[in-house]
Amino acid sequence: MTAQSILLVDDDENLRWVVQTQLEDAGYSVKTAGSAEEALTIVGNQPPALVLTDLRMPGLSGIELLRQLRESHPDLPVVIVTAFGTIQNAVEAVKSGAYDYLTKPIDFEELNLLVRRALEHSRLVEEVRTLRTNLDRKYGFESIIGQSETLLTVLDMASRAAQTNSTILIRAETGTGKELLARAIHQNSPRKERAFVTINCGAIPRDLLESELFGHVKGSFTGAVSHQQGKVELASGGTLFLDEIGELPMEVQAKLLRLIQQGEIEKVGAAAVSRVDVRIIAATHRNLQAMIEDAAFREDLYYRLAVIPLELPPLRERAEDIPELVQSFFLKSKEKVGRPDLILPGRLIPFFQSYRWPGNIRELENIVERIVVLSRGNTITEEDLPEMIRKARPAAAAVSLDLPAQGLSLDSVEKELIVKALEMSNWNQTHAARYLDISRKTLIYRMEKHGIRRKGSDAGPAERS
Ligand SMILES: Nc1ncnc2c1ncn2[C@@H]1O[C@H](COP(=O)(O)OP(=O)(O)OP(=O)(O)O)[C@@H](O)[C@H]1O
Repeated sequence: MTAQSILLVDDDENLRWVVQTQLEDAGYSVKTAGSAEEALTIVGNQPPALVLTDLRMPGLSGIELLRQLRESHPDLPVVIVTAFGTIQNAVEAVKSGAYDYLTKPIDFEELNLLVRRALEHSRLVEEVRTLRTNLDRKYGFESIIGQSETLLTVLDMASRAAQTNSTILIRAETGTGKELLARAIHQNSPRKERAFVTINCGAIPRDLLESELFGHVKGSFTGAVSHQQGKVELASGGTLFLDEIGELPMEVQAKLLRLIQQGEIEKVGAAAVSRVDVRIIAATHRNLQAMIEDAAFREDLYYRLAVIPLELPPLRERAEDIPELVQSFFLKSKEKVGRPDLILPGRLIPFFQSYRWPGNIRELENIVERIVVLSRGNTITEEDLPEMIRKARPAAAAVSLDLPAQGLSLDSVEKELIVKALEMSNWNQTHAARYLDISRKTLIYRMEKHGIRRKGSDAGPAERS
């Protein structure tokens, strides 16, 4: 059935015919059923956009049909048609989830209006669902690219913590995806319908930070010309993401502690406190424990924040995630810049894997875009890579080799190198071969030669990756 199809359920054949004609004249495609049982079969085969059903029928009643449809097709709108004497039942049906009801004899203008309204409503429900799915894809855990074990461990902890209200402290270098992770946690929490508010404690002048966080009342300081809500209040019912928490001045730390412990805030210049319900996720690239020793961070606040500590690994420690990240940013940049035919050959990926990425994923994202914008031909070449990346490849080969005086076996060194490369690539042969700058076939040949196989794996060395 098309989106605008209606299923009409009534045991009165004459009435079915009249209503069907009316609805078809109005442009809908209509199927009919003489009983609830028949209706259930039709819906099971091809769900319509709307069900219009009588209440009293032999066999299953309209209410029972409604109940079963609620379970199997919760978004399918059901409109009840009822005889005047049974309005009370129709009201009950609406309470049980029917979209609305009509009384017999049917006023066809009213019928048309109601059908249009019900279909519009279900279109909106569908649209919101699509929007929400897109939002999940954009901000949920799905948006975080990477399969490395270190990353997956963090994501596993994060997804479990997301369901709770516990405070989370994310520690990681700059550009590793702290905010992305915080958003994903919010998006997977019961608070997802409410606000996600970010404040970068390092980016706001120290003397304005308190008012920015907690708000102020008019006249509380020069420039406070009106009352202003703080970020904490804006995040009410939702999540507050405090980035660069290590930059929070001591006096503001005390106020934050009060918010976490008692759920109370005091606006700058206000006489009374107010209560707020927020979930706090904090992040920092600094070592807060060292700051505690230097008396620059409150120990009690630290323990309140780090109920769930999460550590995002820097990109250089998860080189196996780099190919997928490069690929994803490459596709995104091609689209953004309007160069859909551009090709990035796989043999260039090891360059990206050998560079140390001090700015982590943000740096990688920006560099890929730069390459896409500046590359001359349709295929990216080594010359199109920024100099520091081109240089990275030889640097990676500069393994420090302390050769033992008594000599060594070249074979066992080769074996050890191959095992290390495989372990680093999480036993993905394609990635390991790329890292060693050999073909996958050569890698498999050498794995066979040295009898290398993954511990706990029954498959032979040439297992596919
Ligand atoms: N695993 C990932 N998958 C896809 N994109 C990522 C990933 N991690 C980070 N990014 C992207 O990298 C950029 C930087 O991420 P984000 O702002 O979350 O990092 P951050 O650690 O909060 O940075 P800062 O320390 O500067 O606050 C963003 O564009 C983000 O979308």
